[in-house]
Amino acid sequence: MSEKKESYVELKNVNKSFGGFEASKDININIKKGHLVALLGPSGSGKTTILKMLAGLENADSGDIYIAGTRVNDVKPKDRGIGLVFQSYALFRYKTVYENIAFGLKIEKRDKNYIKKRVNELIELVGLKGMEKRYPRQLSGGQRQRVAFARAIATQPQLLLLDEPFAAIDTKVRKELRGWLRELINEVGITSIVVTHDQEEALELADEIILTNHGKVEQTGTPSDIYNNPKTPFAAAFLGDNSVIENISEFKGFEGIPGKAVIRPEFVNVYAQDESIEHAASVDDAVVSKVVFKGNIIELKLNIKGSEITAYRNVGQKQVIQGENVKVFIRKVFEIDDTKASSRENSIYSGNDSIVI
Ligand SMILES: Nc1ncnc2c1ncn2[C@@H]1O[C@H](COP(=O)(O)OP(=O)(O)OP(=O)(O)O)[C@@H](O)[C@H]1O
Repeated sequence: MSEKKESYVELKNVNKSFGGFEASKDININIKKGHLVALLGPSGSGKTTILKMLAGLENADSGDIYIAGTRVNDVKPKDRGIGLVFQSYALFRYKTVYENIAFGLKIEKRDKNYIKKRVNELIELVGLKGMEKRYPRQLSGGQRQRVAFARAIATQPQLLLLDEPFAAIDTKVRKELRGWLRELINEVGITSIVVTHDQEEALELADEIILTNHGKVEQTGTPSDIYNNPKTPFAAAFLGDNSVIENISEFKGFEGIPGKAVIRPEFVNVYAQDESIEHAASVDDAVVSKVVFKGNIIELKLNIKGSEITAYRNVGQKQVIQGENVKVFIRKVFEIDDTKASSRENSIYSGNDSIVI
């Protein structure tokens, strides 16, 4: 089937329950060869269960799992050609960096020269030259994850599964490692699936995001697709730094829209009283209830028509203070009902640009 050829990893109508609890509900996933895919979702949404079924550490109750065109439901974990990286390093404590990376190759009974060549190649690849003889306790968290990565790909698996690989690492190093991993996966060209609950990580790292919620796949797409065109209320509210507004029809430019809407800070312009306003016909009055300095941005909480929304001002802009009256222009919202989300532009702004003063 041509469909199978296109997708390198495929889950078809996969279900999994633990006791009476449905951890995976009718999961359908297609992943292309060489892609880096993020399974993103809140805690308990079923990401790890999907990963474990792919690895063969859990069995699906029903449905089919294919890797590289082969149905693997009944294939043993060790025969699935999978490399695994977990958050907690899971390195062998009493083995050196060299021995950790060589482990899988020894199990495969590769000859000594090959092992030496391959391990040295990998040590070079992950930037740990000179650290071959160190033990895990003599490495930083980031270095340990580099070893874990090298060990996982040593036997040239066809699929790499990473479960929250950076969760135990502090923010700054985590960002560096993310860029490093992205480049390395490009270089090695291995199809990879990373589980994360961190949207920034998924947006930055992945070719494609699979968003999970309550055991289901909520939406799949490229990071920009998922972020800019959320199709469900959950997707609209999960991504970005959102505020949910109950009474959007009371806002200028959104009159007549029934129900709720999601507003992101980047959709909101905030004007101090003495600043010139670009879209004067579309502004609402608001009061600043909180000002948070975030270094590169100032985050504001605004009270507006009985709701609280989050907005940003640039550090270079005139400071606004708590209690100050401001004007707010909302460029766009995600209109949501019980089943779907859709993007809605401010009607005054989009309908008549000549209103701009
Ligand atoms: N072996 C198990 N026995 C019983 N329940 C389980 C088992 N494994 C997972 N679950 C349940 O299935 C649900 C999904 O778990 P899963 O680990 O897949 O979620 P997750 O999205 O990866 O969450 P997290 O981000 O917290 O790791 C959870 O409610 C969890 O408690």
